[in-house]
Amino acid sequence: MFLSSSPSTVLAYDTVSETAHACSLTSKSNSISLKELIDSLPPILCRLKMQERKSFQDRVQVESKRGTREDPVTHLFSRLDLNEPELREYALSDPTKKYTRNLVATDHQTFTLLLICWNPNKESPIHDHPCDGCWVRVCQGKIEETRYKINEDMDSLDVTSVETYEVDSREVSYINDYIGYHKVGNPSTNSSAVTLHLYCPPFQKCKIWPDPHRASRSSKVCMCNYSEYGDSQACDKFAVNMI
Ligand SMILES: N[C@@H](CS(=O)O)C(=O)O
Ligand SMILES: [Fe+2]
Repeated sequence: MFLSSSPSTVLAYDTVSETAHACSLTSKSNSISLKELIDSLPPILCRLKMQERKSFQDRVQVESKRGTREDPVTHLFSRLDLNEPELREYALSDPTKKYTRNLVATDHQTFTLLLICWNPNKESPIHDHPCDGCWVRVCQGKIEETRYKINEDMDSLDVTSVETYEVDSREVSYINDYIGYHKVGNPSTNSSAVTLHLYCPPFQKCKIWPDPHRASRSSKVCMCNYSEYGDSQACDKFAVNMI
């Protein structure tokens, strides 16, 4: 269930370190709970939207900081300490799917938080994120992310990077459609992986590219959840997933 926000729960923003794609906290201090994250996101996102609307320069400034050490959302997300019972409550997995999307929280307006379970050796198709961005953290195991950019001349999606993220690093990976598109996968042949995804604002459909050598051939697909708020009965099990 979405928990309403109160100004007193809005958390302070301090220093994080930055790598090519990802930011991580320099220390494990200053952790926040899932409830604190959920309460803090809407006011922070609303404040950033208001700042973006002030002027063109403000918008450029907010957009250019997203995913960096100066982004309040990245910073907040990197401080989350998801505990074991929470992980167990939300990390439901369907062995017949490549990956299982579990809705943890949303306000239907500013953000969606998903816990995704990856079966061994499975990956998502190349896809976009029709929102301000997708922030990802690894909660269990290891994931590999491959990024692409469209090459109009060759009608292809060319690989721009391949990165591996592991649990406990507190790294936050960030991507949006200006940076490029991606596929994410679990490279392990025998263990599952779990990732936490934050999308701001929420979206229901995305584009996928089944073949990187045919960039002009994309399809629009619906995003379906396997469970909502820890309850798998809430969802239509026969709904078609992204893959
Ligand atoms: N963006 C994907 C998961 S991942 O491959 O980044 C989704 O929401 O289903
Ligand atoms: Fe994605």
